[in-house]
Amino acid sequence: MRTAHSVVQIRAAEAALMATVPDGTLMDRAATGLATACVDFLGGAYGADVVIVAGSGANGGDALYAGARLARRGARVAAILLDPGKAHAGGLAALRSAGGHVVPEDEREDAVARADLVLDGIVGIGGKPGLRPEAAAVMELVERYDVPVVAVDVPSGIDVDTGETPEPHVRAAVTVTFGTHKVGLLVDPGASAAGVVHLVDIGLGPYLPDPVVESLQASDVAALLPAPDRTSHKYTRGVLGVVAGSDQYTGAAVLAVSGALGGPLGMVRYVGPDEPARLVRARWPEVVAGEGRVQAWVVGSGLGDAPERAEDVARALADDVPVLVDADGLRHVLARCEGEVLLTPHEGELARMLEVERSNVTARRLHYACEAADRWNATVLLKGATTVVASPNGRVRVNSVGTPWVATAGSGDVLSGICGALLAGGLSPLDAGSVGCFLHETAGVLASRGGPIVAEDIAAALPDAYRYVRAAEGT
Ligand SMILES: NC(=O)C1=CN([C@@H]2O[C@H](COP(=O)(O)OP(=O)(O)OC[C@H]3O[C@@H](n4cnc5c(N)ncnc54)[C@H](OP(=O)(O)O)[C@@H]3O)[C@@H](O)[C@H]2O)[C@@H](O)CC1
Ligand SMILES: [K+]
Repeated sequence: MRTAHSVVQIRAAEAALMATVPDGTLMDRAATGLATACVDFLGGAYGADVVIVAGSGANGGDALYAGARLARRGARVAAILLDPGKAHAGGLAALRSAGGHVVPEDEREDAVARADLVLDGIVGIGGKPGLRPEAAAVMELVERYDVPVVAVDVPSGIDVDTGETPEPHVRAAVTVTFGTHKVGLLVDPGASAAGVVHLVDIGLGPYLPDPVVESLQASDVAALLPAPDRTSHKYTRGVLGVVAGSDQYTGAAVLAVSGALGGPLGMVRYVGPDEPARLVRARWPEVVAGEGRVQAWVVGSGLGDAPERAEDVARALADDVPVLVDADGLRHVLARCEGEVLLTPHEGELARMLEVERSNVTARRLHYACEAADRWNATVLLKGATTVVASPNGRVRVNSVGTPWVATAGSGDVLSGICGALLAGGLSPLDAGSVGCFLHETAGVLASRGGPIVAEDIAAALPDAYRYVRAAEGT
C-alpha cells in the first residue's frame, strides 16, 4: 500500500523522530537517497553536469547535500541560489568542499544549457503553491533547454496537500520524496507534474498516523480479491443485477455485462428492454434475463431517458443490497443515499451533479470527490488518469496504475461491471471501487501492450489481470 500524509502529519512525525536521533540525521538520509536516485537516473555520476536550483529552506539543503555527494562521485555540480543570503549554510559548505560551485547570475543560462540534470530544491513541504518570479525564470530556462528535472520531495509550486496546481510549477521526470508520499504526488494534476515517484525511507514510519490518501498496490489488491473455495456455488459467490443499456444504446448493456463476467462472481442477471437483452444473451448465454434475487446492482450505463428506466434505477436503489450507479443513472440520484452506494461519475458528470464548472472539477479532483461523497452519503469514484475513490467516512484511495489507452468508448461501462461484480462478491464500495479500478487499468495495460484497444479488449483481459494480481501476492 502506498500511503500519503498531510504536511501537518509529516511535521509532527518529523519532530517525534528528530527527538530520537542526532541533529542532521534526517537530512543526511534524505540526501543520500536523493543522490542515489540521481545516479540511477543518470546511469552514473562521473562526468555528468548537474545543476541544483536551491531555495532558502531545508528542501534546498537536501539538494545541496545531495549535490556534494554527486560531486564526490565525479559529477560537475553547480548551484543556482535563488536567495543567496538565505541558502542552507551546511548544504552550501558541503557542496563547496566537495568541489561544487555557485553559478554567477549572468551565467545561469549557460549552466542550464549544459546540464544533464536539474535538481529542483526550490521548495518542499514548506512552500506555498506557485513559483516566485526568480524561480519561475530559472525553470523557464530548464524547459527551454529541455533538461530533465529530479524534484526534491515534491515538484515545487504544486499544492502539496491537494495536488492542485493553481500557479506555475515544476514538471519533473522523477520526484524523490522522503518518509511518506505527499497527497499532491498521488492526486492529479500534481501527480502528473511529479513524474515517477521514488520514496526514500528516512525512518518516519512508526511516527505517522493513518494516511489521508491510500493507493493500492498489486499485493493489496490480491489480498482483497474474493476467490471461490470448495464449498462455493454460484449463489454464494454472488449474483449481480445489471440495469444498463436501452434500445438506443445496446452496447452499454453488453459491455457492462462483459465487465461483470470478468470479475469473481457466480452469476449475472440482466434487466432491460428486449433488444439489448437479446444481444446480451447472444453474446453471453450464461446470463439470466429478468429480475430476481441479487447481492448487488449496477445501474446506469446507456439507459437513455425513458421514464420506466428511472423506475428501474429507483427500484435498485430501494433494494437492500449495495448499488453502483453510473452514467445516465446518476441523474436519478437526487437525495442522500442510504446503505452501500458507489457512484462512478467522470468529471463532466460530477460537475453536473455538484452544479459547478467542469474545469473546477479537473483542477480540484480530490476536493470535489470528497464533497460529493459527503453530500450524497455515498462512495464516489471519480474517473480519470488518476482515479479518486472517496468514501463518506473520509477514507480516500487513488489509483495511478494504468495506461491512457483505456480512455476509449465503453471503457466506463466495463468498469461499472467489474466494480459491480466485486460489490456482489462482498467487497465494500471503497474496496470494490479501488480494486475494480486497479483490475480494469491492469487489464488495459495487458491488452494494450502500448497500442490501441477497444472496451471489449479490456473486458476480455480482466481474468488475466486477476491472475497477474494474484501472482503478485506477497511481493
Ligand atoms: N519532513 C521531514 O521529515 C524532512 C524534511 N526534509 C526536507 O525539508 C523540506 C521542508 O523544508 P522547510 O520547512 O525548510 O521548507 P521548504 O519547503 O524548503 O522552503 C520553505 C521556504 O521557502 C520559501 N518559499 C515558500 N513558498 C515559496 C515559493 N512558492 N517559491 C519560492 N520560495 C518559497 C519560504 O521562505 P522565505 O523566502 O519566505 O523566507 C519558506 O520558508 C522538505 O520538503 C524536505 O525536502 C528533509 O531534509 C528531511 C526530513
Ligand atoms: K522541490
